[in-house]
Amino acid sequence: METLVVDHPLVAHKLTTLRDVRTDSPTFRRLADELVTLLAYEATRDVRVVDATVDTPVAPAHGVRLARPVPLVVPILRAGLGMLDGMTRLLPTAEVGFLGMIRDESTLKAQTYATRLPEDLSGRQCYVLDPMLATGGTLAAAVQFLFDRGADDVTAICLLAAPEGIAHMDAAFQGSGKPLRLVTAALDERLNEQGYIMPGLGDAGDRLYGVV
Ligand SMILES: O=P(O)(O)OC[C@H]1O[C@H](OP(=O)(O)OP(=O)(O)O)[C@H](O)[C@@H]1O
Ligand SMILES: O=c1cc[nH]c(=O)[nH]1
Ligand SMILES: [Mg+2]
Repeated sequence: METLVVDHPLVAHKLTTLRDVRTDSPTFRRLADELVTLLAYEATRDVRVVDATVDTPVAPAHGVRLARPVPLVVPILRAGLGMLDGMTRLLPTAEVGFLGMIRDESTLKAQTYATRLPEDLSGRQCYVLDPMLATGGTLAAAVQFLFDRGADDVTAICLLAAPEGIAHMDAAFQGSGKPLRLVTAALDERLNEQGYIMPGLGDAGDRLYGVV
């Protein structure tokens, strides 16, 4: 998996406050929203476009428009929802599919409880949103759903990633032959014994929406 760690002082600044245990939920939500917009700018560098010409008040101008089919954005519930508005602000014409997944905290295996995706994703560029890439079980299952439906180009946007999660994705998709990218604000050190990213930011879903 091609991995890009976005190296930008504003990203680093916002991420530092996001990690801080003293940051409350409203601030955490705002920072996650701002961070994903900055990451999305990099993540959409290869978005497909077609040539287009418009008339300015002075003369024709050659430019581009987003190609069709429009990209599909897929937030992974629950925590990925906190990244959706920041992404669609940059790609307002994108369609949105949903995956609901939860990690069993004793086995660390991901379970899928909701799927709302187009049946046929042939020719679609997909952007998966999930703040945390920890063991990689959740993201690997999500990407497999998209490839199974014909997606041929997937970019994951994660606020934080662990080396273990990247290794899991590489092992799962090395031979797939399909473009798969990760754009993240930071590559952290490792997972702890409970499967949490170290130093991480804790449970992203809980920090966004509270402990349920
Ligand atoms: O890489 P993994 O080891 O699979 O862990 C990462 C997943 O864990 C978190 O979700 P969680 O299961 O806490 O669900 P939530 O979003 O509803 O809180 C996170 O948002 C990822 O989806
Ligand atoms: O550190 C982690 C790992 C998995 N899920 C989270 O929300 N945080
Ligand atoms: Mg959670």
